Amino acid sequence: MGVESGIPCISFSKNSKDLVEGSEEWKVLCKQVREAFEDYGCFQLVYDQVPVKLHEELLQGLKELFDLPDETKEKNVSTKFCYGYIGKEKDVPLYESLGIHNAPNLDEVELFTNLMWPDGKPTFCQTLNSMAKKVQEVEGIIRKMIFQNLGIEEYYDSNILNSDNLFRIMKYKAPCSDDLVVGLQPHIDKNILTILYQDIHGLELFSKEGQWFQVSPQPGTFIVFAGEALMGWSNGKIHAAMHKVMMQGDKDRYSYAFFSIPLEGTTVEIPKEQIDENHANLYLHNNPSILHIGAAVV
Ligand SMILES: O=C(O)CCC(=O)C(=O)O
Ligand SMILES: [Fe+2]
Repeated sequence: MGVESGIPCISFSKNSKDLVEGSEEWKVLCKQVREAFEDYGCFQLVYDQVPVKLHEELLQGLKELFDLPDETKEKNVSTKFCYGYIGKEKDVPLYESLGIHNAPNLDEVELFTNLMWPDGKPTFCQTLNSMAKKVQEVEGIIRKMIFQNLGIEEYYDSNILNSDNLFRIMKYKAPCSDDLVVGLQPHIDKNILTILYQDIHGLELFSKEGQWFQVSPQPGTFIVFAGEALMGWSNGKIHAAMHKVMMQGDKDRYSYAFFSIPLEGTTVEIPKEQIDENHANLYLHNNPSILHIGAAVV
């Protein structure tokens, strides 16, 4: 484990014993993930199943996608906030994003690319679906590591069954100024886990010590955030970190993220194992042992 980008860096290799459950390597990784989430609320992930070439192909496609006319991008509508097209909002004028619900399912990605291009751009469709599938797989692995380390593995299967997901692609227009400009306002993700890729710098994290610092991009690697739902499941042991995007200079910035989300309408009950004399139920005040998250997304 290193700290190259300002946050811990954890490496998973499918070609070693790392991901063999119960192996010594697996246990070491579980502990590293838990500690990174406790101390920073996030970590940098090196995952050998996602080659740099796949990131490059996806980024190339994203650039062409955001170059489409606004009327085309606006065809991606949704009743849910963040799932459709967001563009040039008053408070974040540099920011644009498009959401794709359940992108690990090829049919859902086809629906999206058919809205954007007359021929549905099959190569881009495949690239996006392939990335979403690989990221969903690693998200499941990280969630399992955390549930095991917290001693609540018995809840893992039902937790996965009660999850939904969103793949969001984002563009931040270059401000063409030397001053720092807000690209995306400070926020804490409300979902379970976020797996993010940024092509150039811009992401900043608010540390537990109360300071903003830059999370520099490392080619081919992801940044994994714990969201508020996971913080709830751990009864506050896991930290969900505030973050934002700051822009400067003349380069557009692209990012994409996979969000695992509690199924709409579900409530997250804090496992009884998380509550003892040293860990009071943090969410007791309004809602005995139940934390409602279903309505909140990202
Ligand atoms: O674009 C980024 O790097 C961050 C995006 C983000 O934090 C979000 O969509 O929740
Ligand atoms: Fe976020």
